[in-house]
Amino acid sequence: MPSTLFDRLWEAHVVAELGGGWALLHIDRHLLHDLSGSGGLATLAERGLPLNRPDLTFATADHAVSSAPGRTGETYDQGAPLYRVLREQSQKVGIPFFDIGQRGQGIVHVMAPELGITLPGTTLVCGDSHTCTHGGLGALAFGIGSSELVHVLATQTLRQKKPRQMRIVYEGALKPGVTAKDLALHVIGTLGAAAGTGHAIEHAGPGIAALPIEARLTLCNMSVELGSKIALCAPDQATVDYLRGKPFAPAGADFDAAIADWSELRTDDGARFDREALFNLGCVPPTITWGTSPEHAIAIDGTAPDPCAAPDAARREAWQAALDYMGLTPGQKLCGTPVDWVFIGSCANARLTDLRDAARVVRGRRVAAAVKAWVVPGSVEVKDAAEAEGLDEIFRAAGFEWREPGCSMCVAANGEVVPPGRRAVSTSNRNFVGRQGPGARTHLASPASAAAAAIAGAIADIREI
Ligand SMILES: CC(C)[C@H](C(=O)O)[C@@H](O)C(=O)O
Ligand code: SF4
Repeated sequence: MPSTLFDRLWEAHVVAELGGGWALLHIDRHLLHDLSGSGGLATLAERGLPLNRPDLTFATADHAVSSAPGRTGETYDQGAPLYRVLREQSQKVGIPFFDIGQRGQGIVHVMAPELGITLPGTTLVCGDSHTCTHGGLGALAFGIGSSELVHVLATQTLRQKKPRQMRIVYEGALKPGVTAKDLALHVIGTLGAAAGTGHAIEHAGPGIAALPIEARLTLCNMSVELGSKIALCAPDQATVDYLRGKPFAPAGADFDAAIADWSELRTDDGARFDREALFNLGCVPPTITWGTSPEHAIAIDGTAPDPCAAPDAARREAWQAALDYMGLTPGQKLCGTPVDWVFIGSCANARLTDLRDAARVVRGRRVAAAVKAWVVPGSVEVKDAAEAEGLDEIFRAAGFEWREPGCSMCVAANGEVVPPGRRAVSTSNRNFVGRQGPGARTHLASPASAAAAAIAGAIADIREI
């Protein structure tokens, strides 16, 4: 019977079939961050359990550390205990801890791919819902809860139920200036935030093959906002080129052997999916959210919807509540709406190509007087690489703050918030009520659109600036 890429990855990791669709899986890589990993390591220590595979476990602090220039792991006092536990327990159990200021520190979903910790064909977990990001390199990666996390630390295995499968096929090519973030928002806006619930999604087709790896990581990152814990892109030559020479990737003859293995990681012709969807990349406009769910996404030159036109009563109510929270009226044009904050960062869009996209728009221009604008690189690697090509200077000269790597204002778990009632254009992945701080109003968009908003002082169409 023809197999899917997902079937292949799943079957290669089954330690035992448990019946009823459940299996015990081997876990090849485990990432720990300060919010969820610290608690897991502390529980392990309290229970006197040894860490099963320190060589497959990696830790860094990202959520609850300050992003202020000159910060230490303890600058944000409420996050300091989490940072200390993660650092001390990591040292005790003998796992790499990528400390503040060191190469490797950064948002787990940014640093692991760029170090080659994430590899095609591996299973990778983290106590974090955006772990689906790593599927962009062909890893079977998903977020886990706190008791699952302790189970992985103690056994290097996990009991999981095999999900249903969905394939989204992409044809054509993105128009100039339109990015993977616009695509992800467009897909979520079209299919709805629950379209992938209970499914592993394979992003496939010629459109994906033409997307660079960082764009695939962005698309897979946003897949959890479609309801799916797992997203995948089949590895190809771009994946090989991206991983070659990465510090944790295999080297020499091992790398050649790995390439041969990775070439088997494909969906067969005729393989069956429970759900399929098709998108033409050429039809994707620059896209932005107007409301409080990533599915509240529209073309940037569009207007906020009228709840009277909602397809059902539940959505009528949700749209009205979202408009009220966002301070928008039905039919209001988004372009031209004044913004107070611009945040360029997060595991969706804080990689080097994202910063380049934003810098291209910013170069030689000034941030509008009323706007506070931040760039928070996703990792030390990204920050160093961006500085080496002078991107920090472009941002600083325009009036942006150039900050230290971490999650920062994406989730505001480090005290960095958009003030109540203020409007932000953000390159992050969630616009939930209060996500960037109590009362904060978030519009999700691409790095180029966020940069354009900072310059214009209002939501702006990058095709027109
Ligand atoms: C805090 C963490 C566990 C959480 C997640 O699971 O995704 C966060 O990263 C987020 O983006 O909301
Ligand atoms: S950057 Fe945002 S979405 Fe990504 S892991 Fe951090 S808090 Fe979660």
